[in-house]
Amino acid sequence: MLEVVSLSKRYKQLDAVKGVNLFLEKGESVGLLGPNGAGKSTAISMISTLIKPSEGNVFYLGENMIKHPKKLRKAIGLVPQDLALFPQLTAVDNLLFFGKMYAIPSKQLKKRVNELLVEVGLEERKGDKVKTFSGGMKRRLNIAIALIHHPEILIMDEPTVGIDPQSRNFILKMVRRLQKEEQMTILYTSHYMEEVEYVCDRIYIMDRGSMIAAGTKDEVKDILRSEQTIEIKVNKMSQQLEDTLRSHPNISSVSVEHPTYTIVTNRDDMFDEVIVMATEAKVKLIAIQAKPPTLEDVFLHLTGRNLRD
Ligand SMILES: Nc1ncnc2c1ncn2[C@@H]1O[C@H](COP(=O)(O)OP(=O)(O)OP(=O)(O)O)[C@@H](O)[C@H]1O
Repeated sequence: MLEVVSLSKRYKQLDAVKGVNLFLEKGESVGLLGPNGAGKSTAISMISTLIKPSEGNVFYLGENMIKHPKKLRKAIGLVPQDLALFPQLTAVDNLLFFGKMYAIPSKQLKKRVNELLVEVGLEERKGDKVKTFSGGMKRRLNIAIALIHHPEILIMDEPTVGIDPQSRNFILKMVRRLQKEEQMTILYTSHYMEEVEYVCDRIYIMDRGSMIAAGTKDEVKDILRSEQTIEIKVNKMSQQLEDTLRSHPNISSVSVEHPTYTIVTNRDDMFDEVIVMATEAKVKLIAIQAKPPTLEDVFLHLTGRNLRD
């Protein structure tokens, strides 16, 4: 439905986005994951036709949207990172204002405003001025505004940054519901691994302007198939056990956090050896388990850096 081809943006000496390719199929929820400064906001600003790319194209239903952006603008609801609200107006008046910008007929608009206030959990505060709202409430209102014109595609730029956990959970559940029950197409950017794992079916990972991985959640995790993480919980910490683990040729990393050793190994039959090592070090094993890789592990593996660096 939406296809982004070789999209690039250059700011003077800086390549903020470098030849990014991405597609969205109708009704799917896609995550764009990357640390601060990776180029996510720049990429989605180009996709939303807010800024012009230096190179590349955006196709919507097969038509070039860089040349003819109108159609795509109508199809997209964008939740920007910076809030775009009138603090002196009430929640209802903010929604009415943005609805009128889309020339939605008055009766229809009123109905839509009420629906959306329920959707984002702000019905009880609808008559209050936005300046009295918490960060999370403002963010939810911003999402309602993005949805006012029944967009086909909802693009969200880190919608949970800096808000309370309750609003965060509310937003995550709402996004999932919009996709599952209303077949809305979603592009969700975040630097929180667990959010993207929860909200999205398919994932792109960006770093320093480039796309470094893409695929379904499982495909992305498969990047790590040759490695596995094992957690070893013990009755007491032992320098001998730690030294033996560290010097093992098939163990690439050992981290120690009382009462657990966490190792990364390229072998899938390490349990027996770990038991022998523990016995020799006179350590009792309380538990030993292999941990499935997380997207955080994938990012670390691909870039050598933690996602929230
Ligand atoms: N208008 C601009 N002029 C110059 N440089 C810019 C501009 N906008 C973004 N950049 C730079 O482009 C790079 C990518 O920024 P961008 O905001 O797209 O990253 P991001 O992944 O969205 O990160 P964040 O999560 O911090 O928003 C950064 O180095 C940023 O400083």
